[in-house]
Parts: sequence; structure tokens; C-alpha cells
Amino acid sequence: MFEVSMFQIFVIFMIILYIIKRPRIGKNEPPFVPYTIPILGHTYNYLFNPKKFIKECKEQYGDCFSIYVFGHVMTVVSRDSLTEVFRNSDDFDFSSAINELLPFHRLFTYNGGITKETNIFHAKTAREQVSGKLALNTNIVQKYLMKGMDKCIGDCNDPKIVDNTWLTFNNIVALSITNIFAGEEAAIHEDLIKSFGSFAFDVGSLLMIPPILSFIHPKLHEIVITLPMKFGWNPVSRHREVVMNRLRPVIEKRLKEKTILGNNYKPYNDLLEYYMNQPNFDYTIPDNLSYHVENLLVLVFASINTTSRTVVDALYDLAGRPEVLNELYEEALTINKECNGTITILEIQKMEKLDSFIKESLRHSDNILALPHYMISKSYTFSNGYTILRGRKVLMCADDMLKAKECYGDDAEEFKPFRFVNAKSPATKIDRSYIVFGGGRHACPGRFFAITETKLLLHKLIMKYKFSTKSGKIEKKIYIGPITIPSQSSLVFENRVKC
Ligand code: HEM
Repeated sequence: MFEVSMFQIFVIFMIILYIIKRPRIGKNEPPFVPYTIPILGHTYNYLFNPKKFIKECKEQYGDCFSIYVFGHVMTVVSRDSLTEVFRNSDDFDFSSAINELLPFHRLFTYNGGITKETNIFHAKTAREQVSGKLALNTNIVQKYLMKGMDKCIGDCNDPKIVDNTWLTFNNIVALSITNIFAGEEAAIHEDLIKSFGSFAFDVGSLLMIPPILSFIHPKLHEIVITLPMKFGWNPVSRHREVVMNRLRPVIEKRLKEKTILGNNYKPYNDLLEYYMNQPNFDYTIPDNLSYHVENLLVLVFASINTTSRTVVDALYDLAGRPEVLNELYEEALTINKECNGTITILEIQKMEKLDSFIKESLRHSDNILALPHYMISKSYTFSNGYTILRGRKVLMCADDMLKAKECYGDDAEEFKPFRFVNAKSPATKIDRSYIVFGGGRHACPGRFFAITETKLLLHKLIMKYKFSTKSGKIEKKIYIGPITIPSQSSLVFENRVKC
């Protein structure tokens, strides 16, 4: 009798997998980097040795090459070919690549998640209602950043050690953003602020599941990570319920006000008011409020933890450089004297050294590969002559582009805090190499708000505290594969003026 052991089944499975998943490269595709381990391809180097691996590939194959990771061929682009991806947004799509990592179309059950089409609305909202209302909202942002600072860091007459830095500053940013998104009335509720603050972390936790099953098919990975939804666990719905509970009474109150006051009704400046003014808003219709709340949550996802990440990276970069902190304190002091402590958008524009410092910190975000895009046209031929076909995933060499010598000079690798002072190059200005906010037609529309909020919070922190790393050294970021997260080490805060 012929018996088949588990081991034999495994071997047969691996052979089949090897045969069907052998990388297939078109005739004129960017050069394929050879690998030695079958099936795994370049996955090990991608996860555990990305900096050296990508540098060596670039040196050998140029700015455009193909690698094989998690069972898929991906095109890696830098310099001119990277710029082409941004310029040709009809051919390259960011949202479908993001949906593969985080299946928003399954998590957001009422608004369909984040797609190329729905992003038009979200981008317009961010551009006109958030970045576009900076001057109107500076006071409110300032008020709640100060409140958040008092609550989360408080009095540091004696030096205070702050652990969980990203979480701490995320809570401060969440408080101010909840106030301008949901309005001050709703933002008095702790559970709403907590929900907004933890939303991106909760949804993003799905990224921590390694896509092992993608070796077989990416859909399998999606099925597995969304399996808990079948048993009622959905990180979006939990937060959606909290937000709806807190917004419903405010909506009812505003609608009543509108009826009583008629033309004398004074619209609020928050995002809630904007959603209420949409022609398709009618919260009495089933699912209508869920739909609008999910739209709001998309912007919560895009804004809070990206902005707090920028603040925290800048804080670590500053905490390890006391001489730079002193120089920024001098600038902050001068500006503060001129306006008696009440900062308006004009004062924020005057913070030139701080702006340069934040830009340099963003330039050193150290992500090796970022901003995945899918090629969605029939085929695309780069100006270097290489052609890729529909469905090819493209990854950008972020660090390589952000440290390009032809754009930043021979010292491009160095952290020069005041590199951009007098260079007419603010932290919000997109250009060929400064890709932290993407590029082209889909460049981040919330960047004006994010940089203003970051400047305001850092200004207030610099005015109130001296801070340093606990180790006294410049702390390095932590790599998770080719992307980074902030250092986990502690920061020490101390009041500038002791009582
Ligand atoms: C420092 C903080 C931020 C960073 C680093 C950041 C980064 C990015 C990046 C890299 C993209 C992709 C751009 C592309 O496809 O070329 C993007 C898109 C987007 N961001 Fe931001 N972002 C930040 C803050 C914000 C804020 C505060 C908002 C909302 C108020 C926002 C809303 C959006 C939206 C709606 C898009 C999609 C744009 C489109 O597809 O047309 N972001 N962001």
C-alpha cells in the first residue's frame, strides 16, 4: 500500500509553488536582480537587510530594477523613473496598493473605503476644509495643543521622563484635531478623542501580520487578516459607533438652531458642519450617518498619526542636539515677544529656522522603500526605455531620493538643521526629490495643516521645556522591514522657568 506522509505532501506543495510562482518578467522590463533562495526570492533581504540590499541593487542595476518579494515581482524606482510615477497618476495608483496592505474596502462597510474615486472627495475636503481653513482654526488648534501639553506632559519642575513618546504626542495632536474635525462641543468627550487618536494605530495593527500567504496569492492574506470580521471584530466599526454616538446629538442641536435662526444661523468651522452641508446628508435615513462618519474617519486616519509621527521624529532629532534646541529657542523667544504669546498664521510663517528643521527631520525619515503604487494601464514605458505591464507593483526608493546629491549637494546625507533657511523651500513645498508628501496631482493636500500643527506644537514645547534624550545621544529610528517607526527610548522634559 502506497502511503503519503505529511512531509511528502509538503515537498510536493513546495515544488508546485515553485513552478507556478516562478517570477515571470516581460522582455523589456527593468532588470531582474538574481536571487539564490527559491520561492523566498529577495524577501529576506527586503525584511532584514533593506538598506544594504537596495543600495547594492541600485549600484549594479541603476535607478530602475525588479525584485521578487512575498511571491511577487515588484519594480523599484528612483530618481527620474520615480518622478515619472508621480507625474503619471492615470497610470499609477496609490490607493489600490494601500488597499492591498490594509483592506479598507472591507473595513469601511458604508463608504467603500479608500479608492481612486473616493479620494477625490477626501482630497478636496482636506485641501479646502482643513488646510484651507488654517488661518480660521489656528486659535483653536493652539488652545487644544496647550491643553494637551498640560495634560500629557504637564509641570516638569523636576525633570520628567516621558516614555511611549509617540503615543503621548499622538494624544496631544488627537485632542486638537478632534476639536477642528468634530467640533468643540463633541470634543469634550474623552471617548471621542481616544477613538480618533487610536484609530490609525488600531487599523494599522493589521500591517503587523506578515503576508506569508501572499506567497500563494495576495487574496489569501486579505482573507486571513479580515477573518476576525466574520466574528464581529472590525477596528473601524468600533470607532464608528463611538463617533456616531457623540456626533448625533450635536447634529440634532445644530439642525434645531438652523430652523430657529434661519438666515442668522452662524455656521461652525469644523468638518462636521461641512459633512452636514453635503447634498446627500440626511442622518434620518438608515446608514446615511454611518457613511458620513466613515468619510470623517478616513481623514482621521490620514491626519492624526502622520502628524504626530512628524512631531515625534522632530522631537527626537532635536532632543539629541542641544545646540540646535538653543538656537530654535532664540527664534521662538523673538517671535513670542512680538506677538505676546498669541501665535497667528503670520507668526507661524516667521518660524523659518523651525520650518527648516522640520523639513530636514522629514527628509531623514529613513524609510528605504515607500509609497507603493500599482500600474493600472495596459502598459507603461519609462523614459529610460523599460516597460512594465498592468498589475505590476512599483515601490519607491524613498531614502535614496531624499538624499540625492544632485538635489541637496555633497552633504546630502548629513543632518543639517538649517539647510533650508533662506532657500525659499518651506517644509510644505513639493519638489522632485522631496517626496515625503508624495508628488504630482495626488500630493498630500493636508500638508499645510500638518506642518502648521507641527510648528505650533514644537514652538510651544520649545518655549516651555528643555528636553533631551535620556541617553544623551541622537536616537536612531527602528526599522520594520524597509520602513521606520520612531525610537522607543525615553525623553526627559524640564521646565525652562522653575517655580
Ligand atoms: C505630516 C503628516 C502627513 C504626511 C507625511 C502625509 C503624507 C501623505 C502622502 C505620502 C500621501 C500620498 C501622496 C501621493 O499619492 O502622491 C498623502 C495623501 C493624502 N493625504 Fe496626507 N500626509 C500627512 C498629513 C495629512 C493630513 C493632516 C491630512 C488631512 C487633513 C491628509 C490627507 C491626505 C489625503 C486626503 C491624501 C490623498 C490625496 C489624493 O489621493 O489625492 N494628510 N499624504
